[in-house]
Amino acid sequence: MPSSTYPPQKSLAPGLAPSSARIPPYFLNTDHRQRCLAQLRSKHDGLEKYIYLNGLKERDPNLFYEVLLGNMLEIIPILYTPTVGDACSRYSHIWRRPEGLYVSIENKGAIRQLLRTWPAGPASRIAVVTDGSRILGLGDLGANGLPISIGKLDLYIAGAGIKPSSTLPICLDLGTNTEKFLDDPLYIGVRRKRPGVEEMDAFMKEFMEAMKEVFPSLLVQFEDFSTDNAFRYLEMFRYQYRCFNDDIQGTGAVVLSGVLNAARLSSAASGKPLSEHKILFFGAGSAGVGVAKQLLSFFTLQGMSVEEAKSRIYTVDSKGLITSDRKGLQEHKKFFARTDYDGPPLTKLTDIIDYVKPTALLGLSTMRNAFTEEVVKLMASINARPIIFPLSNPVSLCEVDYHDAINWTNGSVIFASGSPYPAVEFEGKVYEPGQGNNMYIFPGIGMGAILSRARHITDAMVEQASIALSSSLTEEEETSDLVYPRLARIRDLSARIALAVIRAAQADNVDENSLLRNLSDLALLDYIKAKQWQPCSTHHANGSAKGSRL
Ligand SMILES: NC(=O)c1ccc[n+]([C@@H]2O[C@H](COP(=O)([O-])OP(=O)(O)OC[C@H]3O[C@@H](n4cnc5c(N)ncnc54)[C@H](O)[C@@H]3O)[C@@H](O)[C@H]2O)c1
Ligand SMILES: O=C(O)C[C@H](O)C(=O)O
Ligand SMILES: [Mg+2]
Repeated sequence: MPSSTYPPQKSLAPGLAPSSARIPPYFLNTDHRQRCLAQLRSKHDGLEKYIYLNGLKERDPNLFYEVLLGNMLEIIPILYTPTVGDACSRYSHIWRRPEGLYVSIENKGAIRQLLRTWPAGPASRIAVVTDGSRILGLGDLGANGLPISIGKLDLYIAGAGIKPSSTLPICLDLGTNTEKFLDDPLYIGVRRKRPGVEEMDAFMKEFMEAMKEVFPSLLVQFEDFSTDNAFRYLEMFRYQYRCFNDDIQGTGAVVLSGVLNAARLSSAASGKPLSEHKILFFGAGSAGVGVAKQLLSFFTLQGMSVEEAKSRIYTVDSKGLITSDRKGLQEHKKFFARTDYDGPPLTKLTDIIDYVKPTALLGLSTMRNAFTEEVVKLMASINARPIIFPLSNPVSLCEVDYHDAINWTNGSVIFASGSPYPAVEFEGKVYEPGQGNNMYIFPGIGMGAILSRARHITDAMVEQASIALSSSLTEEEETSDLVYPRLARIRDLSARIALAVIRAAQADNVDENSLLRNLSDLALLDYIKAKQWQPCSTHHANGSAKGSRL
């Protein structure tokens, strides 16, 4: 068949740069996104896929984000949990090229100058900052933590529509207490143990001051700091700078949202109102306590007293049920410590469940398979529809696998995990899990804070983000018993969450973009959506230019 008629030739226009001749003549007749997907799928190892995708992002960001946006369910688990956990663990070995900013303890005294080297300068809008001290549930990974900041920012870009050049991934390289990294000749971080409190505080204060000076419009998201420091720096900086902690506040908001929808399903079966639910937290770190605080705040908004709300919440750590008479209790565990139990220490989870009779069991413990068959069946014996959320990341640390939870409860479980699980078929019916991960929340909080130019991230902004997420299920999602919306809708969801966040910022008078106050909700939603950046790659037949915005 003569090439003039088939395939329809989209030849390069005359006058193109000589380098265009290196592009095969019929290349533009093909969809390069499909080629990239096929290349990705030809790799059978998660880490290889991760490396491939990050190489693609470096070569052609527009193409990379188009492929990501068109295939979220397939690609997010590679760029984010669970595979990003492997990428962090092995980062010193898989390192290819600079992908973010390292601020080292050795830069102390010169942090401003270092920050000024970031190419986007004051145009930067959102930084995700980790010190690598508690990456997912994998512990202290030191300077290997950068991929978690990169993965979160990929979700800001794909999920909220923030422009890639507005994002700034940062790893604070403060040393590591993990000996094997210090002994590894390829380790990319400073070879020292982590600093003590005084040295770290001085570093963090200089860092935050310098961030504000160099990037005046920036929102800082603290990520995966070890629990003590996560609480400490949130309290220290939250009213001084535009910042929030994803593991405490983002997780609190996403889990509250899922628990509200789960409680509705569970109550439909048991007849128990929300106020009679009892929540058992297995794990009382930054995530467990962050979620407990968010639930408490919601219960009080519903009219319960703080004491009443607190009485619905039980926390467990590695030593068992947390009671106030325990010696040497860490500061963040004190508030929810039980004062109404004075028997011998309860250490076995089944004994604790027997005593508490919870309607919901939330896992934020990093203990793989801690929700055994006995535990899950016990929950099912006291609840028509037990709420079981094993939220620890990555999958290798999840408290129970979805298919086990479905099998052991004959399908009655209401389930959400931190990392993704596939649907499960049980006795001829297909069950879909939820993913209770802060990725549903932080893109919308960030977008709302940036657009409203909020001075701080207030509690109400986080709470409204949670409520907006919980009320965004479609009819189809509700009838499918989902507790979280389908991830494919994340752009629309993030816009709706951003709207709620902006309204809360306005009500709290922390917004500096007063123009948004005059817009109706509908007009504000349109405004937010119009600000969402769209990738526009040109290397395929359907490439079309769209404006890039936020
Ligand atoms: N799904 C999400 O969106 C999300 C968000 C944040 C954190 N997480 C996950 O939550 C986990 C915990 O994070 P963190 O910052 O709170 O960490 P952390 O290390 O501070 O907290 C872990 C808690 O679990 C407790 N624990 C450990 N072993 C236990 C055992 N055998 N029995 C009972 N409790 C035990 C510890 O005492 C501690 O209270 C991590 O895996 C993290 O990835 C998930
Ligand atoms: O990173 C995630 O997947 C969620 C959360 O922030 C975590 O630390 O586990
Ligand atoms: Mg985290």
